[in-house]
Amino acid sequence: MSIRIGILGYGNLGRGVECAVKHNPDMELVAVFTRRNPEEVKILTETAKVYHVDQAVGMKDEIDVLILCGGSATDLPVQTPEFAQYFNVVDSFDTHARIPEHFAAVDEAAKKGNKTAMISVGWDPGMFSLNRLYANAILPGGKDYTFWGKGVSQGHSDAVRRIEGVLDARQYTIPVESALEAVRNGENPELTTRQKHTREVFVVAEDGADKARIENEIKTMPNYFDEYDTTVHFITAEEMAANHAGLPHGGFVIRTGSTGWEDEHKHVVEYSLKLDSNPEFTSSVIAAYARAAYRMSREGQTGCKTVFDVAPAYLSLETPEELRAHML
Ligand SMILES: NC(=O)C1=CN([C@@H]2O[C@H](COP(=O)(O)OP(=O)(O)OC[C@H]3O[C@@H](n4cnc5c(N)ncnc54)[C@H](OP(=O)(O)O)[C@@H]3O)[C@@H](O)[C@H]2O)C=CC1
Ligand SMILES: N[C@@H](C[C@H]1CC(C(=O)O)=NO1)C(=O)O
Repeated sequence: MSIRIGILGYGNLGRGVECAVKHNPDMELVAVFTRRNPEEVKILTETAKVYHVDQAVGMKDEIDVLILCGGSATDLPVQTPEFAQYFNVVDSFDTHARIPEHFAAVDEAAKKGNKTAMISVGWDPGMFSLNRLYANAILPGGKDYTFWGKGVSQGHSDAVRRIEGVLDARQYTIPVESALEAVRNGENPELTTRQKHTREVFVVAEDGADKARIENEIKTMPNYFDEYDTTVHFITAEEMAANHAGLPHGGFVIRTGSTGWEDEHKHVVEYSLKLDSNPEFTSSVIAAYARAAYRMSREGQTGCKTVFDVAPAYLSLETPEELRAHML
């Protein structure tokens, strides 16, 4: 029997999840929910329909896992706790500083409804978090670094689009080359947030919008831009469509450490991603964790989880026995 998937919120990530479900033979998309007029939202899956978000709870018995694809800046803090009491849910919440409070709110809701919730699923937070944990546990005396880009951060782009007067936005994260080089050379540098990345934002503003106010709101935005050197460009919708249609990204987590009685043996652990499509890769991670949420829910493992709480075998299409047979 297929895992019946619902999508709530149909933007870059929602479209990516629709595509990821197609690539997973044990899943079927049942419904897409949107806050807009469903008639205006066109999906590609012929066996699924678009509904208004107000119709979601009435369909809770028709969906095994609801994947929440709203923006982390303002949507998920409200939507994930709201729907976690009615559905097994997965979200990609990535406002790192606010993950503890989001976890607490979602955990309370999921336990109230006896449901399984997974938050902050994706690549960072998500796969990068896991690899930082593995490397830290294995090389406790080491030092680790995370670099992203150059690429389009969906979270930062979404956060800018939420500013009054902004019609569209793309935010590029750019690693500082000298910092990258020092890490790669094994210099183990002490780096501040500002010394590791810069951020560049392209904005389409409403006619007559106060551009100075928009630029200031971007540059001072807590948890997104206030700790970075950020450049803001105002462009036309035509320029945005022509020059910023893609959503590539990537990055790497690197940890250096040593072993031996005299710490004489040096080790480097690295996990890297090169992504043509940030949303489609993130959605592929989410689909695997939706499988895990379904399985863990059937075992009665309720409440909120993060990627740290999910045994890898739950993610795989193969059974634990099949995995052991060839030790994937
Ligand atoms: N953990 C990780 O590694 C990653 C996390 N993310 C997270 O994913 C979140 C979502 O990113 P993304 O999908 O790019 O954001 P979008 O701005 O594309 O979509 C966010 C929401 O906005 C609404 N929306 C989308 N398009 C339109 C439109 N044309 N008009 C009106 N409303 C629209 C949709 O809700 P509705 O249908 O209800 O209108 C949608 O769910 C990001 O905020 C980020 O935090 C992303 C990548 C990686
Ligand atoms: N959550 C990020 C995924 C990575 C990319 C990123 C950044 O460029 O700041 N931080 O984490 C996203 O929304 O794309």
